[in-house]
Amino acid sequence: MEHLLEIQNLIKYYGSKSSLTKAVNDISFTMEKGEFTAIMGASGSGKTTLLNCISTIDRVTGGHIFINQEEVTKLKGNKLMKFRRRQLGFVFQDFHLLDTLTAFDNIALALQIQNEKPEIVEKKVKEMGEKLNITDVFQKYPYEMSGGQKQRCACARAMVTEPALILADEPTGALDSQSAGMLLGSLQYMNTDLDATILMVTHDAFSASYTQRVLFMKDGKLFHELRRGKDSRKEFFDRIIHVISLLGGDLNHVV
Ligand SMILES: Nc1ncnc2c1ncn2[C@@H]1O[C@H](COP(=O)(O)OP(=O)(O)OP(=O)(O)O)[C@@H](O)[C@H]1O
Repeated sequence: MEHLLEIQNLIKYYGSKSSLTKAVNDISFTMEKGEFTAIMGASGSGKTTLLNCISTIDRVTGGHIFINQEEVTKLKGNKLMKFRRRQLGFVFQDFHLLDTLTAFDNIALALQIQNEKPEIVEKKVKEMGEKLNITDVFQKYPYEMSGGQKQRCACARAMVTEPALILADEPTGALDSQSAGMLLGSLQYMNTDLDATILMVTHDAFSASYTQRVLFMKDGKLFHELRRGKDSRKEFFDRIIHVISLLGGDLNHVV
């Protein structure tokens, strides 16, 4: 089977021999198209490093990453930039919206840098805004929007180019519980109705319970995996909490 994402023996070390940090230490896993997967683990377990390697922000020390059969670990320069723009969408904890642009223009920019025609840009941004229920804030600047609106705007920007893979790093981290719930609903909608493939790093068992699969990291390695199967969100949440409590010790501060 052709996987959307395939990670083979990924290694990322920081520092030199005298003070080496094995942030990602031989990780392998695959994701299929349409999956919504969470990565959980204690602070310092390597979650963000793993995501940064997949997003091509960090160079890997060893191993291979394939996205849609393309080996991203081999791409450089212009090819790498183009690949990132076309195949990847990003949602960050602190939104990363441009303060000088309206919500509409922030979303439009993702298409404009791909040289999309203005009428196509207009159509796609409107469609995505309607899907994520933010058309009423289209003319607002980020400082005029709530955290939840900003994050849905960031989701629209990540989705509007129809990337192969959406990478989200603690997307609910800066949100209150109501906004977090709405954002998670948006991510779930993007996954189930718009067929987006999403990989999300989170500390939070509630956020992870919105996904179909949770990969647990510890000391740079994958050490457990849960699949939601036919469980309700609440049942899945309880299983995630159970794993965290069973593992105890190091992971107590995950939730
Ligand atoms: N640029 C860097 N230089 C050196 N060490 C780094 C760098 N970035 C991360 N590390 C180290 O790599 C390890 C993994 O860090 P990482 O940020 O991936 O963990 P994390 O699981 O995302 O943590 P958190 O949940 O706190 O964000 C940590 O020990 C960290 O100190």
